Amino acid sequence: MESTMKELGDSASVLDLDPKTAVGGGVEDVYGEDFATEDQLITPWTVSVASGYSLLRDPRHNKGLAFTEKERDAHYLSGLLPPVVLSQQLQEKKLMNSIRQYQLPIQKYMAMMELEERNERLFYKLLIDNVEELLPVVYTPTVGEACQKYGSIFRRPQGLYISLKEKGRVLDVLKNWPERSIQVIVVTDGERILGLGDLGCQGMGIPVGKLSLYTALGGIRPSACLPITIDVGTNNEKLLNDEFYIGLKQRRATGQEYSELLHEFMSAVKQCYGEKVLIQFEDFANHNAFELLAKYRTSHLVFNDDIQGTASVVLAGVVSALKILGGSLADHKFLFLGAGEAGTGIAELIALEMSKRVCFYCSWLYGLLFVVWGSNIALVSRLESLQHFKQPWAHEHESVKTLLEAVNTLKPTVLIGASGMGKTFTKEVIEAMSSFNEKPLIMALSNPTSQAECTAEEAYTWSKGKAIFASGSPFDPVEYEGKVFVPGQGNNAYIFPGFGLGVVMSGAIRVHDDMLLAASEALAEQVTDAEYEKGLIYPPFSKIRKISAEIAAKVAAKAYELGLASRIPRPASLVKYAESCMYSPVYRNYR
Ligand SMILES: NC(=O)C1=CN([C@@H]2O[C@H](COP(=O)(O)OP(=O)(O)OC[C@H]3O[C@@H](n4cnc5c(N)ncnc54)[C@H](OP(=O)(O)O)[C@@H]3O)[C@@H](O)[C@H]2O)C=CC1
Ligand SMILES: CC(=O)C(=O)O
Ligand SMILES: [Mg+2]
Repeated sequence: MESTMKELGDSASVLDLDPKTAVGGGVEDVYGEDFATEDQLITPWTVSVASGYSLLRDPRHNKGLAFTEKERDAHYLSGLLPPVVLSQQLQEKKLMNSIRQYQLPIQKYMAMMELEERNERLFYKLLIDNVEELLPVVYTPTVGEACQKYGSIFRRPQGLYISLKEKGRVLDVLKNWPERSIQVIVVTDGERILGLGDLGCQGMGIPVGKLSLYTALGGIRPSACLPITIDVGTNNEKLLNDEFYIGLKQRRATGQEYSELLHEFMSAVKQCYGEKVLIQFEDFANHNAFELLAKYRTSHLVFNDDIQGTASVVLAGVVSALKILGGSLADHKFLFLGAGEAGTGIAELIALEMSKRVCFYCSWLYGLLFVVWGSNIALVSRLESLQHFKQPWAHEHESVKTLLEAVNTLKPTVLIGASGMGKTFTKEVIEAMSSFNEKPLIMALSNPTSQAECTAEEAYTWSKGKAIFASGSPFDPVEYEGKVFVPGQGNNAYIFPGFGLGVVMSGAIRVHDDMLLAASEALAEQVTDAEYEKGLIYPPFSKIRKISAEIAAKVAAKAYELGLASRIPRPASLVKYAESCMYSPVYRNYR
């Protein structure tokens, strides 16, 4: 056999051979794949209509043991499956049982990803029906660990990778994606993955996770979602020295090289998918994030989740907290730890909401510099050296060296952590907040859990049960002195799925800040009196599909009002229309 293959040599076409003589793994090697030597070229043949074995291997159409007898007969599946026919409900029960057996969250994550690769509808059925249990698995905090280990845990690629190697042919790369009707793209360059820093190409877990929430929480069809990672290198030494790293092994491109690739990408997206594809920037470092948003917000349908989505969810939380705290937004004093994308984005939207009638305080540079609203801006030399997005929030104040000193000096009613730095809300800080506030609002927004400024237990215990608490990553309820406290999750996952649905269903051509305010208002309105009584400032995620429909309707209504919507005529009931647009994971029947 070996000598026959050698004799065939380079010049012989494998397809000219009698396939029956080729026994290297198949009975009839029709396309010569088994027969070909390593240096011979072959064509990767496939068929386009899934049936039989290929249907079982197609995650979009596969139903596994739920294929009916009729479908098994009609689609050449007989014998390829064991005889039993299970309902989707029973499949779901079985899988949830098996996922619950895993001890480690990362094992659950991998089981979910494998399910998505095998049976997409069942994956979404599980995620939708068990959202509170599975959100921490497919999203923060576990997705952070998954990104850190991305190179080693994945067997099949997900999403689209565009690297510097593709500069000059990004459009061709986009065309390789199998779907044409894309409605939402989530794109990262991997430089600021949650609070975990630069994870380069391994940041792909974030767009993949965010888009699975677009589908599960917001009802955008999976086929209309495209996760993209732009690989411009990484400055993460550990990854650069890791032989299994999946990305470009070079330091990050910056300046012109970076902006040219991004520009080519933005233009190619429009060319490939048209004007109305929503491009969500995710987990870019702030030195690029603000610039990209400013540059493309007038020419493309873009949204920065970390700046705008976070702002919208936090504003909703603050507004609903007023029901417990009392007063109006203007009666409160906000102190931010972390003046980056999330921090300044939140400040900006709160300021927009209350027409700049309140004082803001932002601290940065590891708490060494602290500036305060005032009429006399004396820190001019310092101000000039600040990144532009911090400057509006920088005002004169005597230097304050620590967060504790800042809290004691300024006496804020709301403390917002968006520093990416865990454990920064210390016992002393929480105690100070509780000493002059009857109910301090503490938001520890940094992700994943390891980077949270404090835990729920710390917030409730150190405040002696006084704190209203919300965090970016979820915490379990806490019992303190016989009372159970249920922490809220202040995460942009409440906003972006419904926001995206509103944009897509109205055919909006641009994102306007008023649409973010509309989303925020819709979310705040969803908190019930019973939930307020429990100290909650966000509704439970179990209601998220309803919440997303309400958000989508308000966002769409605003788009129509602003003249930004292109879907004409405007549906009579936007909530009903939103609900009718939402993807359902229930199996379809095949003829
Ligand atoms: N809950 C949610 O929905 C969201 C949570 N986040 C989380 O928020 C965190 C920050 O994200 P993002 O704003 O995009 O990141 P950025 O890098 O843009 O901002 C972080 C800011 O924190 C400052 N900082 C870092 N350490 C300290 C410290 N010890 N004391 C005071 N300030 C400090 C940085 O200062 P300097 O400028 O000097 O470096 C920077 O201004 C991340 O953990 C992210 O996961 C983000 C988006 C949404
Ligand atoms: C939630 C989110 O977007 C972040 O932590 O970056
Ligand atoms: Mg993010």
